[in-house]
Amino acid sequence: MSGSRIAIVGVGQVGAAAAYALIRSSIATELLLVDINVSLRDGQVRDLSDVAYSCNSRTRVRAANYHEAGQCDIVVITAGSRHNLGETSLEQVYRNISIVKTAVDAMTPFKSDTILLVVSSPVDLLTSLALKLSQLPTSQVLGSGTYLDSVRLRGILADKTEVAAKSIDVFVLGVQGESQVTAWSAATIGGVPIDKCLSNEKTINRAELSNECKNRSQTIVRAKGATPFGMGSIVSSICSSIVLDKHTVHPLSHFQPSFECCFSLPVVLGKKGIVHTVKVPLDKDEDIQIADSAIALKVMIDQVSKNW
Ligand SMILES: NC(=O)c1ccc[n+]([C@@H]2O[C@H](COP(=O)([O-])OP(=O)(O)OC[C@H]3O[C@@H](n4cnc5c(N)ncnc54)[C@H](O)[C@@H]3O)[C@@H](O)[C@H]2O)c1
Repeated sequence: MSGSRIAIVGVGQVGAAAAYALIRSSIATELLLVDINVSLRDGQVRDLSDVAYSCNSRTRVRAANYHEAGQCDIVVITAGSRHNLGETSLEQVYRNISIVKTAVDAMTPFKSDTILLVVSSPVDLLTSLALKLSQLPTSQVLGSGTYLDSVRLRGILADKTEVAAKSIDVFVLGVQGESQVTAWSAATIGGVPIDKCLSNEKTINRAELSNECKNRSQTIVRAKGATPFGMGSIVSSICSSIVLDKHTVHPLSHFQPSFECCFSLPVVLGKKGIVHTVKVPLDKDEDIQIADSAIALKVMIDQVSKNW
């Protein structure tokens, strides 16, 4: 797809890191940056343009408004707000709902084949909101979901087992955050179920690894305030699968008709968004945990959507 245009809405830490990774990969011809903080947006445009010049990227960076963003091939939403001292996490969730609603409303109507990628937290709730408000088909609205958690777990597992990460398949699925589920029953190394191929001395503690993966974002946020590079790299990888029509498989948040909300299961990703979903054979406990967290998410969506 030559001449692709990608917009990033919210160019704070994560949005800027995503822009940096996208420019380095040269997959778009134009990168449009949107932020309510206009002086920050313009500063990011200048700084990131220098990246494009220095690495001979074909991507050109410019400032844009919501309407221009809504006409791009891919729109990445990384707009959000920091946690204020003394505020509950629910108050912050409501603020992020209002931010994403403002942005999606202002970009609607989108170009009919735009792919909308939500990164802002809580990602499954906000992807569900964006799907409803954008009026785009379900195959074109995605959330970064548990993709970062999955590549992180694969990396940790690779270090522990001394196997290259690309020979390992393991997915973190479901509602991202506290209730996300590692699909250990479907995990493989070199195509062989993980239970069958690890020698005794390489046995792993599954609960410990899943927790380490889940808690790592918080550890990073406590140390440096955000997780820009990991998520920036994930955004670039998702956009590259779309623009280059790669048909690669990623765990991404998308609409699940039986639960009427969005959460992560693996999908085949291409130029039109979700090409199709991939059925993972989960065990009964994993299935139940995912269903329970999806039901809880739907209850929360119904509660907050009274104000949408
Ligand atoms: N899904 C994940 O796994 C994951 C990982 C990392 C970060 N996040 C989320 O991504 C979001 C961004 O994180 P960050 O660290 O970059 O935050 P940040 O505060 O550095 O940046 C947020 C940016 O959004 C802008 N913004 C606010 N309201 C806006 C609006 N209505 N329109 C356009 N721009 C607007 C702000 O001005 C700011 O520049 C947060 O919600 C964060 O929780 C999610």
